[in-house]
Order: sequence, then structure tokens, then C-alpha cells
Amino acid sequence: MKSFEELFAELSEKAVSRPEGSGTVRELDAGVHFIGKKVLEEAAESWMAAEFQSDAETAEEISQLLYHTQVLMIAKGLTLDDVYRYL
Ligand SMILES: N=c1c2ncn([C@@H]3O[C@H](COP(=O)(O)OP(=O)(O)OP(=O)(O)O)[C@@H](O)[C@H]3O)c2ncn1[C@@H]1O[C@H](COP(=O)(O)O)[C@@H](O)[C@H]1O
Repeated sequence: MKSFEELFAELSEKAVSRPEGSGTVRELDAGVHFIGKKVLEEAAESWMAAEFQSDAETAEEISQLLYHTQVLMIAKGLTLDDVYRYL
């Protein structure tokens, strides 16, 4: 299990070291338009899971939404603080 901050640190490191087989690196290379569609897809799946599926399935979809949101942040060069300042 990892926290939001720990995942962001892991993904940021992978964006720099670019390890073989990383889905994050693949997604970053695909670009903001591709990542944006993943965010939208996972947001819709989170919504549908919340309405029609179990709590566990909803939590899993939300975790994927958070993951793709972090990839979008990294693609744009945004830090956690850039976002936290608006919370
Ligand atoms: N938390 C995630 C995570 N959540 C979702 N995904 C990816 O997001 C995609 C969508 O997942 P789904 O199961 O919903 O796929 P789907 O909607 O059924 O079908 P597709 O969207 O794949 O076509 C998958 O390709 C997953 O690989 C994630 N990929 C990685 N992580 C974390 O990111 C870390 C780094 O990953 P790598 O860069 O791959 O090493 C890992 O340690 C994980 O902790």
C-alpha cells in the first residue's frame, strides 16, 4: 500500500530514469491528449462504479483515477504543491 505522496514520488522518479516496461513512461510519451482521455475514462468508471458496483470496485476505480491524474500532473511539470495550494 502507498500514499498519494509516495506514488507521486515514484512516478516522478520513473519519468526521469525511464525504466524499461514502465506504463507511466509509455503514457508520458503518448502525451497530454492521451493522458487526458485516460483521466476522463477513469472518472467515468469511478462514477459508474459508485452508482452500480461495490465499494471495493469503486475504490479501485478511484485509485486509477488518482494514478492517471498524477501522470497528467507530471506530464505538465506540476508539483504536488502546485495543486495543494488550491485545496
Ligand atoms: N496505480 C497504478 C495504476 N492504476 C492504473 N494503472 C494503469 O492504468 C491502466 C488502466 O487500468 P484498467 O485496469 O482500468 O484498464 P482498462 O480500463 O480495463 O483497460 P485499458 O484502459 O488498459 O485499455 C492500466 O494500463 C494500468 O496499467 C496504473 N499503473 C501504475 N500504477 C502505479 O504506478 C506505479 C508505476 O507503474 P509503472 O510505471 O508501470 O512501473 C506502479 O507501482 C503502480 O503502483
